[in-house]
Amino acid sequence: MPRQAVLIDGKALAKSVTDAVADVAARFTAAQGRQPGLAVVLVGEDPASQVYVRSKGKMAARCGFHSVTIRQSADLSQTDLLAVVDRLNNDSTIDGILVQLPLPTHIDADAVLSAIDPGKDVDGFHPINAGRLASGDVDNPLLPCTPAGIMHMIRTIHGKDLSGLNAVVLGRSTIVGRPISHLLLAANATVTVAHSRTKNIEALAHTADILVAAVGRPQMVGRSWIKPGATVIDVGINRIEDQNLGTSQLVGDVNFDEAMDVAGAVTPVPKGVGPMTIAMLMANTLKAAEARVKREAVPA
Ligand SMILES: Nc1nc(=O)c2c([nH]1)NC[C@@H]1CN(c3ccc(C(=O)N[C@@H](CCC(=O)O)C(=O)O)cc3)C=[N+]21
Repeated sequence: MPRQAVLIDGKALAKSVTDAVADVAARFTAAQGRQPGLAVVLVGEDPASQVYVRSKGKMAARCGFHSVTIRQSADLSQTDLLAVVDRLNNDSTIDGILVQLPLPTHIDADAVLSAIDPGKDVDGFHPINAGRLASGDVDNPLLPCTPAGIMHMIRTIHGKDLSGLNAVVLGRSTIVGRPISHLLLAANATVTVAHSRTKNIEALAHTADILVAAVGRPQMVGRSWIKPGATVIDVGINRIEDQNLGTSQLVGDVNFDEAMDVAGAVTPVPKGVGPMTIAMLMANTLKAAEARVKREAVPA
């Protein structure tokens, strides 16, 4: 029975999130006399990064945010980048700071991420926020946007409590694999994290009720990897060039057509996890703005 799976529409879900953010942001602006503010810092000219940075700016405007994009050349020194971060940390119009990754290799990304005020860390990559999440606290830290978006998508199928469900995460990166494993665990799933050194990864994937693919290998996850009825979350964004046509196409880490045949629910690429990531960045910026107002309130 082909194409039986439910399509999880990331674009539509992202719109419902950003509509709600825009609503609350309008009230924030009326009450505070200023908009929630997001700063995105882009070092260098990586074309994919340009696309993401542009869509972040567009979405921030749609949410009614004050939004600035700071573009720096690829040869910017680490000291100068730290100075940019420090200025944004102390800028009262800015609630959220995102330094686009990857950074040029002469810059120590960990040093830069650690320099961001944890309260303005809307990526959730600061060690304080990452550490709180790893300690099982999903309420206080700013949560990384892609994992937070994935949890929203999973909830549309399974609800909030994942008790009794096996989740397999393919990939152990600090931006997706690790944090999503903590969120799944906090939701009571039984979580296994697989990676490049895992033996028999295909058979392991096949045990998953919830399969999260975040490895960056185009269409690695095929039919034989997927348990019938499973929920398949495709985090991959791989641009494939067609030599003959001279065109390029976005594909995920999952073979979409095969997944649609066997899975219970599937996220597409594009219009899946990507738009949700941006929506959660907006939600984090609003959350950071509200928390900052509370922190800075002078007791009567
Ligand atoms: N500090 C930092 N934080 C990030 O969150 C971050 C980052 N660095 N570096 C790069 C990755 C990648 N990323 C994407 C966000 C949205 C889409 C997205 O919306 N993609 C569209 C397609 C866009 C296209 O055509 O390329 C979609 O999937 O439908 C993709 C990728 C955020 N990242």
